[in-house]
Amino acid sequence: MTLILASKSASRRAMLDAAGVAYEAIPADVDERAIEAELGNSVPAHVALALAEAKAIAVANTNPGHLVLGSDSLVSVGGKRFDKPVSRADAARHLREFSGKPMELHSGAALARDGKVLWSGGDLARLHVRDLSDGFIESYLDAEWPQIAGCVGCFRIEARGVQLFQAIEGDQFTVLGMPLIKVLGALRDLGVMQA
Ligand SMILES: Nc1nc2c(ncn2[C@H]2C[C@H](O)[C@@H](COP(=O)(O)OP(=O)(O)OP(=O)(O)O)O2)c(=O)[nH]1
Repeated sequence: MTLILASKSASRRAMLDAAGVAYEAIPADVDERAIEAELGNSVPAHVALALAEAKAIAVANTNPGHLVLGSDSLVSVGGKRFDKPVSRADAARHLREFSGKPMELHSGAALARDGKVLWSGGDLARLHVRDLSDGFIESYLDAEWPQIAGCVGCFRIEARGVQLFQAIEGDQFTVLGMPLIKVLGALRDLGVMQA
């Protein structure tokens, strides 16, 4: 049976396409804010994993017998979590808060079938945001809004997002939105992909 990707994310689809993974994409209908509220002050890595598992379980519940992959990414700067920007002004506010600080990008993934999580895993990337002038922020948003509206951290690393950083530590796929290398390992372990 074909793997299902429980996601509307173009970045996640692009990663699986490039890696040669066959899948069908079915967005997960989960209330991420409600799940985050239930988790309270859980550490960001745990929240990303929990959201990835919730997405995988939600789609597995309506697709019996299918293996379902869910994923989630969130950003933490100065101990504060940031979701995707809801407007250009929101993105500008985020970028001003990120300026000059280290950004932690937590990305989690989970595989589920028939209501059971069979695997989950996560990864952390650290992106060091350089000092961002107000003038740079506005010109960056002139070029990148609304394309970054669906991107946690207000950036597309493969586009002008790279201009935000003076250094990046971590796996490129984690930065793009999913710990792909760990996901591929799990798919091989589960016999979905050739070992
Ligand atoms: N193109 C691009 N997208 C990125 C980058 N970094 C993060 N993202 C995207 C991947 C995800 O679509 C999004 C993270 O938000 P979420 O984890 O909430 O996923 P989203 O709601 O987009 O989709 P999903 O919940 O999987 O249906 O940010 C990047 O550097 N480039």
